Amino acid sequence: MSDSLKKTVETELGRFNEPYLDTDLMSARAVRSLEAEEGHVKLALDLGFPCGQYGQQLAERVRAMLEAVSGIDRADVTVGFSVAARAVQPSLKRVDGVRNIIAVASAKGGVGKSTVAANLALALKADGASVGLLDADIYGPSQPRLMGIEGRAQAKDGKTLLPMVAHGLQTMSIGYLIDKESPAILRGPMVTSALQQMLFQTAWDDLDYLIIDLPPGTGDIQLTLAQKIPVSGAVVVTTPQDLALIDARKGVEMFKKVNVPVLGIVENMSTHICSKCGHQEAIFGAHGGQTLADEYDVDLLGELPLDIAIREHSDAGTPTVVADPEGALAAAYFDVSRNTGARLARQKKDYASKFPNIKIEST
Ligand SMILES: Nc1ncnc2c1ncn2[C@@H]1O[C@H](COP(=O)(O)OP(=O)(O)OP(=O)(O)O)[C@@H](O)[C@H]1O
Repeated sequence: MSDSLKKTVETELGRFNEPYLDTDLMSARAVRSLEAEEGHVKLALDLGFPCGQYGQQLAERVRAMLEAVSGIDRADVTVGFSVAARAVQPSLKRVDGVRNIIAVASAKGGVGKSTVAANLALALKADGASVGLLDADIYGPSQPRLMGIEGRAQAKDGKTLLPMVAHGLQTMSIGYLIDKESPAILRGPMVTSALQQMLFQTAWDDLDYLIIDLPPGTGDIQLTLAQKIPVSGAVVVTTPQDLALIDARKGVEMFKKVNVPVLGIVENMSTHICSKCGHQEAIFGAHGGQTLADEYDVDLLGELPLDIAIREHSDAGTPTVVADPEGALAAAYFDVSRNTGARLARQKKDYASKFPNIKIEST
């Protein structure tokens, strides 16, 4: 191994900023292995978050960068990822079969939290992760409709629930368990215990991420859930209107209070896209999500337009990431999912948990 060539490669990687991790590849500790001999470099990168097709683009960019350096004739670059379990609130029991729980919250209803949760889960899955989705919106479960699932969840041995699989996601919802009319009669403590049962008694199978679609609001129920669910990070969904932003502040503060790291904010319905002419307009004002993110020193994970196609895809039971995976709207969701995965990858590891799954590499 040529030490000076290896040093040259490391210097170059130290100058290469990876946009999702928001740092250079050396600081991100993204090098899994590096060999450098007589002008030939063999480099394997591990991003720590599901990267899908983006991994191939990144491999290509790094290869081109290295091959432009004098003394390097050929660079073989592979990009893969592994998802490690991240720390949860101290003293909480982890959920079997789940490496990381990400809670998706909003301080008020109707801002598009469930739609974001579904597309976030599907984008992580499409990028190569093993993903589950738990609909914790006990009063108004929307995931069965979004996922296009009808019917009841089955029990395996009289007490363990089998997740219902939709679009490759393992999903569970109160909507699979009781009649549509029943949720409204559940009181606070019953909501918490119903959710804990769904969380702990579902047979989740080796998930990198379990996305939890929390009930909207920042009241007692949400606070209790934030204290009792072993969460590695939270995502707060908001719309740009002032009122929603004031509410969103409460959402961020709630997670801070219970020591759950806020991975960032998703601004939904940022701009309106006209279905006739495609014109894009910031009807609710611009940059609200960024202002909020700056104020709390968290990241803006992405901005999603108000587009009729998103509602139509959801109503048809095939969220946008599945209905039109190559489209511009799906690209916006992939940005959210990669930013979310990358922010989570920067959180403290849980060394007590079992070793991460290393995924097949893309070249
Ligand atoms: N970016 C978007 N563009 C167009 N329609 C959207 C968008 N996001 C969500 N919607 C639509 O807005 C409605 C509300 O979305 P959703 O159910 O996801 O909100 P929510 O915040 O989870 O609501 P709640 O928690 O009160 O059930 C749905 O009809 C959904 O299809």
